Amino acid sequence: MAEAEILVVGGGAIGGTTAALLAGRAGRVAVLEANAEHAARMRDPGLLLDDLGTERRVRLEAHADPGELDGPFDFALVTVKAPHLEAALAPLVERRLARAYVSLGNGLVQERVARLVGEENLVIGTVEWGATNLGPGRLARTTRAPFVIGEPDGRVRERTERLAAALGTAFEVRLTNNIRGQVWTKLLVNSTFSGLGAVSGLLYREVVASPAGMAAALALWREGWEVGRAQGLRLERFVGVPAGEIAAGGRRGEEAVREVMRHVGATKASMLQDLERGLKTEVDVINGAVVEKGREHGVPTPLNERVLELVRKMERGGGSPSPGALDELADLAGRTL
Ligand SMILES: NC(=O)C1=CN([C@@H]2O[C@H](COP(=O)(O)OP(=O)(O)OC[C@H]3O[C@@H](n4cnc5c(N)ncnc54)[C@H](OP(=O)(O)O)[C@@H]3O)[C@@H](O)[C@H]2O)C=CC1
Ligand SMILES: CC(C)(CO)C(=O)C(=O)O
Repeated sequence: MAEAEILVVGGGAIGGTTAALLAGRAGRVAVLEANAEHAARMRDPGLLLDDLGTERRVRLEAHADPGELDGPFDFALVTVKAPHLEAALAPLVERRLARAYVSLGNGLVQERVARLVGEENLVIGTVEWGATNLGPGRLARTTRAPFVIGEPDGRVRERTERLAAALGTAFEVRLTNNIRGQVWTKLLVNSTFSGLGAVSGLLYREVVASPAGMAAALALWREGWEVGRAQGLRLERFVGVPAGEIAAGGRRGEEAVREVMRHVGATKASMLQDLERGLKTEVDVINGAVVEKGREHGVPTPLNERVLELVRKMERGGGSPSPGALDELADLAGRTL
């Protein structure tokens, strides 16, 4: 057993699944979960996890009130969505409940987390596998793929290896010295496929099944890729596909998109799930981040701007996801290329 005391902050799709799979393998695992009913069911009768089609029930140490936690933990795995970061982390930092915080959420949130927890206490990760929140006490892991983790300055430390060993008791883990390139590469996945999934109401693979969806996807990806390059980032692979293959566009780009879909095509974007539930999405730290960094570096990002606009409007109750949005974005791509 790779011993580490782990606090999972946010026991939803990613956090709850992670806790359930690490429990009994990685040392003490506790969950802090804002939804009191979900936390109570995780304790008793235990979380019901559909793990890639096989159900299991796992009893977890879960708390809805951070005041109940006794630490310090070696690692706090931060798996709340972007709008909840401040509320979730402030009480933990105040009580010095973790020695290191591992930012695992999607989007460009890492600097915000660093400001909250202190730069020296931040480890960064991306989650390439997928999971779904099925309501209180129930989660499903839908795809198998690695965690990728690294230090902000790229230097692997003792704590990074310890974290990799703990996560490695239940998951595939990749250590990288280029976590910033990795984060941007994951941002391309989310700004492209989750952005288009949110505006269209479609699964990832349904988005790219139409010529308009494929054209919009290639153009969005290319925009974000240019912004990444303008920042001097070395872009990485996602599920084995180099970011540059999709950016190449044309037949080569389409083939690369189809390969990505073989792994994550069944994904329903969590931004789409949020819209369906009337919740605020993570679009500001996903497409919004591409737009913001594009402005800083003088790279135009009209498609990301339009996705941002559409999703923000839907968040305010203006319109709803529709496949017609893909035609509009494909037209825009045609006009701006
Ligand atoms: N789902 C996926 O397949 C993937 C998700 N991600 C990213 O991982 C992150 C988490 O996503 P996901 O697991 O799907 O989201 P979920 O909404 O399923 O899980 C987040 C959980 O955090 C809880 N929460 C909210 N505020 C707090 C708080 N202050 N303290 C403790 N818990 C809190 C939420 O409770 P409540 O519901 O009551 O708000 C919810 O149960 C996101 O950034 C997402 O983009 C990355 C890769 C894949
Ligand atoms: C499931 C996965 C990894 C696919 O891109 C994801 O990040 C998401 O949908 O939020």
